[in-house]
Formats: sequence, structure tokens, C-alpha cells
Amino acid sequence: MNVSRETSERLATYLELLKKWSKKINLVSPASLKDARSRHFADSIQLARLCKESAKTWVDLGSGGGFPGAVVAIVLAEERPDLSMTLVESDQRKCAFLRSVSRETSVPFNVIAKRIEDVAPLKADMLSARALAPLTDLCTFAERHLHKDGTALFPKGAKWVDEVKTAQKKWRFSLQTHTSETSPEAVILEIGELSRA
Ligand SMILES: C[S@@+](CC[C@H](N)C(=O)[O-])C[C@H]1O[C@@H](n2cnc3c(N)ncnc32)[C@H](O)[C@@H]1O
Repeated sequence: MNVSRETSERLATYLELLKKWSKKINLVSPASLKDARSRHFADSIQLARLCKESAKTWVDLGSGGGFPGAVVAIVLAEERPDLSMTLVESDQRKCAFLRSVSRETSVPFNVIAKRIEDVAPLKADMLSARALAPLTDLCTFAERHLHKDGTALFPKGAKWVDEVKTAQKKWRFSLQTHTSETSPEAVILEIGELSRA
């Protein structure tokens, strides 16, 4: 995705903060920190492209070091100033980091420092979660926080077909798959019309 100079500078600020805070808290696996640009940032930017034009709210669950939610907020800040981003993360120190990213990049997003299950339903138009839980459990979270007409985006690895089959025993949903640009075996699952089977 081509990004403006301002967005590129904001992402660079984010990367510097990620490296600095990673000396004290575990935001991404230490091995992946040196490839953060090509892995965590690139992975997250792909999701920004899938944002629906009509969406006004996006909720990212289990954001950790901000992937994908904080990156999506930064990448869409200029072209989608109407989009409100909320990150839900139970680890207080990670939330302090996420708030510092928002402050230092001047990109507003909400950070809710609670467990997903304890947050009142957010009725999100877009919902995302990366490396958080199996698809069946993500559907439970989406049932709580996704608007009935909303769209969920879940990046998944090579075993995504098995995860979908397992989830379909309990859930009904529309499904579109997008091949990941960062790994040929990985996909982004685009899920809508979620209900219990
Ligand atoms: C493996 S990390 C993934 C972080 C990030 N999404 C990424 O892709 O790098 C999972 C994160 O979800 C958070 N988490 C796990 N269960 C949670 C829950 N029930 N409510 C809120 N956050 C949760 C953890 O604290 C952790 O930061």
C-alpha cells in the first residue's frame, strides 16, 4: 500500500517506540522485532485496505503491541478521519504503550484496558483480531462486539481450513478469503452475517 509521507513518518515513530518499549515489555516476539516492518506492519496494512467504505467504527481485540489496530488507525488517519478505532487489551503495560503510540503519532484511538468479555458490547462496523484465539472463540468475541451488519477480519495461518471447519460446527457466517501478501499459506478471513448454527 502506498502511504503518504506523513503516514510513513508516523509509522517510523511507531517502530522506534516499539523498539524502545520492547526492552522493558514483551510487545512482539523478540525474534520478530528486527523484521517488524515486513511482518507486523505489512500484515496490518493489508487489513486497512479491506475497510468497508460505510464503516464508522473499528474494534481490534487483543491488540498487544498494536497489531493490526494501531497500524490501521495510522494508515487510515488521513483518508478516513471519520473512522473511530478502539483497541481492547487486558495487559495494562501494553495499554500504556498503545496510548504513547497514539500521543506520539498524533493519531487518536481509544484504548480499553479490560478483558474482551468484560467490555460492554461495542457494536463495531469492522472488527479484527490477530494471533488471539482459534476462530470458534473469535466468533464468540465477534458475537458480543460486532454489529449485526458488521464485518470481521481475522488473519490466519496455514491451518485456516481446519479452523473454519471447526467453527462451522457452532457458527454460521459468510466467508471470503484474501491471500496474505506476507505469507502464501496465510489468509485474511473476512466474515459477516454471523449467527449461531
Ligand atoms: C499473542 S498476542 C497478539 C497481539 C497482537 N494482536 C499481534 O498480533 O501482535 C495476544 C494479546 O491478546 C491479549 N489478550 C488475550 N486474551 C485477552 C482477553 N480476553 N481480553 C483482552 N486481551 C486479551 C494478550 O494480553 C496479548 O497482548
